[in-house]
Amino acid sequence: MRLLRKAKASASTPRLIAAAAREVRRADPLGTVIAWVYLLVGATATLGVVATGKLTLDALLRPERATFGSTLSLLLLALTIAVCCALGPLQTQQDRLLGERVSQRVWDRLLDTAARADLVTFESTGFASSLERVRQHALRMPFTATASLLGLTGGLLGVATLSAVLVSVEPLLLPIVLAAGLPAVLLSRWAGRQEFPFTHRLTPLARRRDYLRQLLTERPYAAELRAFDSTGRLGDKQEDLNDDINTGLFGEFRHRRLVAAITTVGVTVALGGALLSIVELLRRGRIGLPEAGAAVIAARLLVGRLDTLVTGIGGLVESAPLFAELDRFVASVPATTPTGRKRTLTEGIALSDVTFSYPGQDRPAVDGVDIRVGAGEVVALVGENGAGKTTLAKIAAGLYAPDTGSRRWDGSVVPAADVRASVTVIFQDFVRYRLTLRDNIVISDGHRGADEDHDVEEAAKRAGLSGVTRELPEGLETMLDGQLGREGVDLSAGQWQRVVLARALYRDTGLLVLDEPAASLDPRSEYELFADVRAMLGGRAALLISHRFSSTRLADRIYVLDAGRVVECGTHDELMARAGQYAELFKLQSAAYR
Ligand SMILES: Nc1ncnc2c1ncn2[C@@H]1O[C@H](COP(=O)(O)OP(=O)(O)OP(=O)(O)O)[C@@H](O)[C@H]1O
Repeated sequence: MRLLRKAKASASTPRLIAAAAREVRRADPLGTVIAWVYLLVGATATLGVVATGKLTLDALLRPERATFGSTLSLLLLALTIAVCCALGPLQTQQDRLLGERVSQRVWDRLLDTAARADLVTFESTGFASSLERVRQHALRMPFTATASLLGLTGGLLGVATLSAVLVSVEPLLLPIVLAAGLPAVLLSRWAGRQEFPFTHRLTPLARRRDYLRQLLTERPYAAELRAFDSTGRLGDKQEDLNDDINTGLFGEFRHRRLVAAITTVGVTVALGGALLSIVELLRRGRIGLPEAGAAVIAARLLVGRLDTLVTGIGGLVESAPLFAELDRFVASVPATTPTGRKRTLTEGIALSDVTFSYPGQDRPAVDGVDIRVGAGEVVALVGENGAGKTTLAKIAAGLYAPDTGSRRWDGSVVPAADVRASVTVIFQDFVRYRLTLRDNIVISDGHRGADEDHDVEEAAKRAGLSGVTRELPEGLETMLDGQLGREGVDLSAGQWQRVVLARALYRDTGLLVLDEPAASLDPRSEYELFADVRAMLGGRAALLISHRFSSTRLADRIYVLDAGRVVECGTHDELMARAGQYAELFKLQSAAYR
């Protein structure tokens, strides 16, 4: 609501026009100049139509006083009309080009801001809804704003030149014709003002509907929805949202219809008045037939230009608030993100007395935790659901900053960006990119080219992926996307897990944080992976998070987390001897296998 009030407060029409003009110019200075040239040529050609119309009538009705003969006058009239016609498609094309450039600039700023936001900011509700709103508006508004700005400028030029013509014929005609425009301008401005808040209200509904459509049409959800026979239920929800959206749209259309009706009546009355006045002036002999003809053409064209002007203003009032909203969004995150320096791990990473709470949560997710991972060590983090393991992993990886306590790398507090550059983290819900196998591996190191063949193959080998790669039709270049039909293949959950391990190993940092790295592996694969986990890691340190005690028992040290606190720490044997929470959970799990 605060954003909306701000948008309204700053939405004075001249300010909106200035903002749109600035954005268009910045997006494409040369294209803007070309568009201006077209507009000037258009205004001149329109003036030419009126002038050559009068010349033609002069030549036909009073040849003795005519400047040119009737043939030449008619040819000039045809030429000016032809120029007007030819300009239309050119202007449309230029509008589209400029609109595309403005849209690209808007998206560049939007994506850059989204990329600069740290994870806590990105996950916050305020940022997420602001991003979604700007994203929705960015789809269409840049094109509307550009076309409206050009329409407004062209309309203004046309109105100015044609007004001059009318005044030269009979000054009284101008106020009569302009009277048609004024209510139309005000109404269009009013209608435009409703548009931004209207889209604002509709966005959450459209978002929920998009999500349901995605659930009903995309492959990852197909099996479960069919197994639960839930497609009908979700389809009904989608229909309900359709109804809500339709209700909103019909309400808005009622407003628009009213505006259109009032505008039509206004234009008809004023244009009719102007034409009757011309006839009256002619009857009284104050103007001749050629002047009357020219005035009729000018009045007709002027109404057209007024319409363009009015539509332009309406479009700008509707779309230009996007730029102010985008400015606010861009300003909501720091202007630069520090680039991290990759550090080697010679001693280890230590979290001391670290506490972290998610925004709006009363209880800390991590509460006074001390953990240490020495260089080359394998350390495990175990605990029940919601104990804080993933949160701690994100702190260790530099994605969250501790609220209190410290994170030291080789004994020193280093910038979070350096920690991010020096740690590899693989999450439980890792991303399956619809890209080639190679891209799915090299994506972990955006700074290296994809041509590091040796490193990719080495990472694949260590992750036990070589057999899978050999069997794929195009090896590393195979598209991992079953949805592309014949072109792509899909992997099993366990094969994906190996791809993700290869992704982690390719990045080659001193510390790996692996959240459930074996969740989908079959028992043999899991055994092989952990029997020789140190060989797989190749000397790197690892922080393993797992609910499977078979995976963690080989760790140099095991931390047991409970409600955000470390409650036990030691080797598997030490913790079993202690007969505490670890021993209890371990026995529970082993009993299940007996
Ligand atoms: N993005 C978030 N925003 C708010 N609260 C969160 C967020 N992520 C996690 N939490 C909360 O923080 C606590 C710790 O969650 P975390 O994911 O770290 O636990 P976990 O030990 O990894 O659990 P699991 O074993 O189920 O993966 C939980 O109470 C959870 O509800």
